Amino acid sequence: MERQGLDAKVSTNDCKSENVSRKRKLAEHRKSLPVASVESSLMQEVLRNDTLIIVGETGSGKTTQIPQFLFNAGFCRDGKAIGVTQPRRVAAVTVAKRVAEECGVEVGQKVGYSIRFEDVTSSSTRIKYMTDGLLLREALLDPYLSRYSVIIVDEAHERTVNTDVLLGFLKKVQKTRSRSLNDSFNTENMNTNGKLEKGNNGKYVSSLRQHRGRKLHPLKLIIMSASLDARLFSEYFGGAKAFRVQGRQYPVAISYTRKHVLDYTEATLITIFQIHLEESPGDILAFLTGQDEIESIETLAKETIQKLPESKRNLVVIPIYSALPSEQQLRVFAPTPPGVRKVILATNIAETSVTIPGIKYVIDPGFVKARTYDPNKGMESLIVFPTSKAQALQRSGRAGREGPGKCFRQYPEDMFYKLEDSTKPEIKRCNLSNVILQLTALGVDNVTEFDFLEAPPRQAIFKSLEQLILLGAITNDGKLKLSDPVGHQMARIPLDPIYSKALIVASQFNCLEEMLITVSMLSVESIFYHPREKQEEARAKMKCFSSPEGDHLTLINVYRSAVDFLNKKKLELSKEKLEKSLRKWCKENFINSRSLRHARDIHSQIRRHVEQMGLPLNSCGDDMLQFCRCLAGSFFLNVATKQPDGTYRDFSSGEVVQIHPSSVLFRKKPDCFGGIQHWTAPLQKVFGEVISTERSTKFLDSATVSEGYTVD
Ligand SMILES: Nc1ncnc2c1ncn2[C@@H]1O[C@H](COP(=O)(O)OP(=O)(O)OP(=O)(O)O)[C@@H](O)[C@H]1O
Repeated sequence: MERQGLDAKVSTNDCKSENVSRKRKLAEHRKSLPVASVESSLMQEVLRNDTLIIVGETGSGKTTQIPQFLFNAGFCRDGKAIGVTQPRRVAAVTVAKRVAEECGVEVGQKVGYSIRFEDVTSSSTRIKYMTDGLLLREALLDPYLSRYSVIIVDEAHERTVNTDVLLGFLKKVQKTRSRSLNDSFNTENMNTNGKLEKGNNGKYVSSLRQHRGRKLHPLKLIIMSASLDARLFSEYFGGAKAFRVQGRQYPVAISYTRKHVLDYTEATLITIFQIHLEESPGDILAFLTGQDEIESIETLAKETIQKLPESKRNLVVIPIYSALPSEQQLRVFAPTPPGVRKVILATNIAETSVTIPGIKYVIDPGFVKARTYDPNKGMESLIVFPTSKAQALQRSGRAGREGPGKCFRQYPEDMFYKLEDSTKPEIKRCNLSNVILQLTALGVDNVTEFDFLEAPPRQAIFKSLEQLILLGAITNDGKLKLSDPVGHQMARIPLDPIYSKALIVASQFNCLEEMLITVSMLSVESIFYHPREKQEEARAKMKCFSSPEGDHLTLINVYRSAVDFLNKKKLELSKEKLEKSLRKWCKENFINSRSLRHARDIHSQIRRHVEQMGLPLNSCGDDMLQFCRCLAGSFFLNVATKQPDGTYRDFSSGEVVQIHPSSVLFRKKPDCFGGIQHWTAPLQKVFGEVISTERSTKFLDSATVSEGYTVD
């Protein structure tokens, strides 16, 4: 006993001294970062300027250190907080964890993070990392962002649609908050849309109780990146000052190919093994364009590893892309055992802000998959483009964070100089329905006049307004309906407006449970997989789930079969074994287990959300006609009808469309079908019933939508 006690004491002491030395190392590391040497001049500039643009090399310490400097400079007095936005969830989570560790606190206390469906903050949180989309949602409840003294918009060069909208919104909030200093009346009497409201007694009343009797402090805004066009941002913010942080921590040697490579995936695979066999220890980060590419390189790399001599098989392959559940994404950050090298195959999810410990080598093939939108067809697609110079710089910046690094660009040097300087803003190439709904809910009455950093194409704005009017979210003059809460509810559900509307409609059609499953399954990539060598077998299995009522019910059948399977096995297996046996079940049924897992994840998150909103969680049971009615009422924007010549035409645009070969309706050729992406349901049974009533009038209205707005 005594001996054990002694051992325990020794190991507690070991732990303590390990902690002390870790703390000392972190403190030394922080001091060595380039931003550390400019802390006081930087804080002076923040005090002097309401808006500041900070440009500094990747890894110089902007994201992790500047919020801590602001905290120490007193910006969190009076319970105020510093908000730091990131374009990506994974960055918000990992950076918050790192900063919490540097501050010596548990994440969720002084330092926390908030991302869609996950809030790790508390009343004591003073430095809050979050996605830019999340801050926009927060603004729906607190339109002046009154709890923040400073907002940092990080990685602004990425120009995601949320970053651009956020910048415009913050500019507005800044003006209002500065004005409110001289005019407390404003803050006392505004409703959540920022409008003055009169109460029953004719006096102005406030629905923003948190502001009663308080003046709002001016909002400090900091915009940061290693690679942004400072002039553009400065002009937008009325000549805002740009502050440059000089120097980088470690060098990154860049190399190019001598000739153009014909197949960048093959070149990436070869480079991975060249590094593994010839270069000194250190992990590898290779950028690819999407899940399919990553999965095929993962398979090839694993096969190649097996062919290496045993002493060289110490290479593990780990994928990361946005469709992976978050805990699987975080696997890339776990350290590898000594003597093992890891290679991470990533999409641009790992391109900015993140530090993946151990990464010494980066492979950059120079391509990225990005959204494009055709407002005429109302269709969004993902296309592979060459990266911009800014992206190339960010990618190389993932190395050189813990020591000198190397970046292998898979194209010749002259190509680099031909790349665009920066990435085309997402707002110019995406469907804007979500953005417009958010802005309208934030009290922007005319989005065509909103002060965007760079305005999106007018045609895209009109198309999205049309969609929102048809969905019943806004009135014909582009305002949220006062008489009907649907627009407000849609803005609160963190999904594409078509899906949010589908959930609201479903609660009225008594089939919210079914629609929750449908929307979750539609939100993930490829549920079924058909390996080339087992096409027939896979097709036969798929038939077991197929519903004559279309793909949506087929997806529901898959989901429910998986849940039944789990329920049956739940009592006999541990959680870990249960997941393993579900993976086996998926394999036997040719179902993509990762996608199914992701769908389950989304399902439980959205379920919680609609519960909080008070929507009744009802089910239509076996009444599938009821569910099909609901599908027609939800996805009526994407309906196609059969023409006398056997082709299909989209009901609203008149475009010729086809049923996707993977659809269960491909051979059935119904008279009318509708759906989202390539998932379709036959709607002839219910189409007339639902659409011909309220909806058809709205279709007529849509022709006049754009006339309600002034066009230059
Ligand atoms: N999770 C982490 N694990 C280990 N080291 C980290 C981690 N996060 C940050 N660091 C260290 O802190 C340094 C500064 O990181 P930080 O993210 O603040 O830089 P940055 O200037 O914001 O970079 P970028 O422009 O690439 O986002 C990194 O170079 C790295 O050495």
